[in-house]
Amino acid sequence: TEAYLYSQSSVCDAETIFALSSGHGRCGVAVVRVSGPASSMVLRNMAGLTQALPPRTALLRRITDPQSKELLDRGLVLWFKGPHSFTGEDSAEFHIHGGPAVITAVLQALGSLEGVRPAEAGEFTRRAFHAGKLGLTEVEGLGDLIHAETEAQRRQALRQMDGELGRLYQDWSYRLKRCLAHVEAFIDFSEDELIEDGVLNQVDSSVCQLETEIERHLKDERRGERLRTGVQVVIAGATNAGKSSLLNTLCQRPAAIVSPIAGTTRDIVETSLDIGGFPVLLSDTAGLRDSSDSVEREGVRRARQRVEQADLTLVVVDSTQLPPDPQLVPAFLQEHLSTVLPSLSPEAGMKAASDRVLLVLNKSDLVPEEQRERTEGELRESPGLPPACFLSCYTSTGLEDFLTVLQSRVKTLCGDPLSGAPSLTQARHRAHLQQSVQALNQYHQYRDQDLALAAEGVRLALTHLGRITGRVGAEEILDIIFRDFCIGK
Ligand SMILES: Nc1nc2c(ncn2[C@@H]2O[C@H](COP(=O)(O)OP(=O)(O)OP(=O)(O)O)[C@@H](O)[C@H]2O)c(=O)[nH]1
Repeated sequence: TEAYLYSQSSVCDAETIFALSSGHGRCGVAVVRVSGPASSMVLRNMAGLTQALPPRTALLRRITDPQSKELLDRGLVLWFKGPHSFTGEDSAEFHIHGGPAVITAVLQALGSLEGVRPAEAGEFTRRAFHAGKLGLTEVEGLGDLIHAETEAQRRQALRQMDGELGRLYQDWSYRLKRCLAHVEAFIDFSEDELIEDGVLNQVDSSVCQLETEIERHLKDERRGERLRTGVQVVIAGATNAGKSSLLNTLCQRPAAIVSPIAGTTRDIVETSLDIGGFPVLLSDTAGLRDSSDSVEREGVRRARQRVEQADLTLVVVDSTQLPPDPQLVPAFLQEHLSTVLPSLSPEAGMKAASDRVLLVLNKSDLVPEEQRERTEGELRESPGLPPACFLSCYTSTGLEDFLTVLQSRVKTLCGDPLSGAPSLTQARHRAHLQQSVQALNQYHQYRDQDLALAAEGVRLALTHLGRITGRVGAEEILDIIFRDFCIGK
């Protein structure tokens, strides 16, 4: 059945695999990993180790070609006796010099040994999973850790790899298994009066409690997923407001063309940034205006589409265009938002606008200081508007304050990877959890009519959870039946 799909097995591949585990390119030290039953033979043939090796101890050895006995390098070798290794199998590591010719020679020598072959992508981790060393969520955490580019991503990935998310899902699975065990026992044995009254009521409340917890976990506004993939921040606004200048200021290089000609940017220019440890995918878009030019019109269409999908939009306004009377500025900005980006205007949903928009009042170097200060005062008094920051991309005045606001917004969008319950990090998990909740609805729906169908709902919910963690086995359900009810005693 599907429940067995990912059940753990102690699959021990007969083949021994090897691969360069450190990155490619010239480096001081490269690590070549070997895993499988022939690992000790590899060490014997290539590092001359004939005696039983102390596991997990680095030994400096001459590394030689197994056939010609030619010296390939001098390096460290390590031995891991299964099951105390990453893959759970006998494994070895060669820490060699990182020159391309050394690496090639060692890999070729390994490939010449019988029963030893190059590993396929992810094969070491796959073996670790089959050996029960890692659950699926931990495998995913490991993948994320390898790809993490920012501090917050590293923290979230490490937490997941350490098994926190897996344990949360395992806990839900365990509780669901209990529910299922109790319902099934009720179906099978209630007529013989071996089951106490109230068992089903307990199941009802456990199922409700689980639903609440899963739904709370789902209602995270995609913070963990966003942290994993990067916050989508879009720069939008009228032509010539300084959008490309803002992109270049934020990424500290001339990524987008800046010119005094209105309508310079026509397509989307993307760059990725690390804002205070959080990953951001920043896009510059075409200036929003009506145009008879079909290419520019397409650019504007793409810009609007990007804004719709964005987590956060930086609406850039040329502050020389603001009304000189500071009192008129809030109304002007409100009007400006509803004309350039109707979907983000405060009327379209005040909460949505203030959460999803930051107003950047650019070219502040061209506005007299006194007028700027009075305008800032007015804006502080206008709670209906999204936060607004004066900035000059020319002089960088106001940049620090703007970055502080941006960073805090990005942080809110990603959540703190270290506090609270572990975050939902993958769309795959979300889909299974949603299906799990739906399946639990089936339990309530059939609870009073057809208990077998109700139990099926719980079983389905369990299968979906099992697909996240990769660990579902029907034997465990039987274990609970016997432990909790002592049937046949
Ligand atoms: N004085 C001043 N000029 C600026 C500032 N930022 C941008 N500019 C100028 O404003 C003009 C337009 O800048 P861009 O960054 O190309 O503006 P844009 O919004 O990307 O323009 P489009 O591509 O037409 O949509 C250029 O001449 C810039 O040099 C600023 O902070 N101060």
